[in-house]
Amino acid sequence: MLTSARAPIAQVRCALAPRSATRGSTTRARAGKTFEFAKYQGLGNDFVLIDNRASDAVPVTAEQAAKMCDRNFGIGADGLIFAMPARPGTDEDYSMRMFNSDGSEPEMCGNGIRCLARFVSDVDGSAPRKYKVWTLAGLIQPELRADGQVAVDMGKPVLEPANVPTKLAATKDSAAVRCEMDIDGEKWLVTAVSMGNPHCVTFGRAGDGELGADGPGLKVEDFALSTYGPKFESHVNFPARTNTEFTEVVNRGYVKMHVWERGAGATLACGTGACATVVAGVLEGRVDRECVVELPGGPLEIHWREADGNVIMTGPAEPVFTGVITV
Ligand SMILES: N[C@@H](CCC[C@H](N)C(=O)O)C(=O)O
Repeated sequence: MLTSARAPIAQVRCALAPRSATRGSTTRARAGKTFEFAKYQGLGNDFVLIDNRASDAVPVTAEQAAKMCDRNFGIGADGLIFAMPARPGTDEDYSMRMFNSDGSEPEMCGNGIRCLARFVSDVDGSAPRKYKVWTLAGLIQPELRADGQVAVDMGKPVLEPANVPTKLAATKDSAAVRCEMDIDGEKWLVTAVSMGNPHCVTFGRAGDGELGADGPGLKVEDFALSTYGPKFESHVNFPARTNTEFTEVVNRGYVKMHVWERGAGATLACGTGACATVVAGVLEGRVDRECVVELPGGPLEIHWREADGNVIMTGPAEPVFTGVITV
């Protein structure tokens, strides 16, 4: 059972009936598996966390994952995260598996891995420390600090277009940088970056004052995110779909970014997206390697380290409530 020494948090208990049973049917199907969960958030990007370190198998289907995340019929979250056992024969601490709110499984989640580090520390009652976590994007190392912030070594960005994956052609140093992409007849300029998961970063359209470095650029507060987001997400240039970061450069050390996430839509923050934004901004010559990314949910500090090429992301992770759910 999760016990947090830091702050008491509310507890709920609920059973999720199948959709058909919640919509007018008088017979409720018998519920199946019961899980203790904790809800955490990192800058408002919220997750259901389940301690599954005793078993190798992910215990839910994609449909059950989506149902748990549903804000009307479930707990409500941008994603579902399982703490899983470490791979045998490694010095790793544990593994992470994550599901988007639509039930799809991404390779990585930056805000999620900060929440996972805090969750495991809360469950185990362990002191702040650094963890080695295996993900579908490889080894990621979050360090929970005494001040509650989590600094994550996110590894190196992947820029080779085929590995993002994107069909956009490389334009600079084997990366797809500032490429034209057609969205309903408009020319957007985008840079493709993988942080284990795919990202399409844009600073605006060609010809409408884009080009944060040399023009006014996008104004993210006025931006029609839910109109454009889905068009980028399922664009033919991104065969595995993509997360998209719409970015306004304020100065070389500070940008504002609104994100449309693959499999989750508009969220208040995206950790991998903030990392991809700074990598794209550096490749386009717009920002410095140390840059604050201001998201609707708050700021993330990003450092694309010159020494080893790794990206370090620092931000918060907070418990919201715990509960028990049957799906
Ligand atoms: N919010 C996350 C990213 C979650 C996964 C993403 N939607 C995908 O499908 O790749 C983050 O903080 O990185």
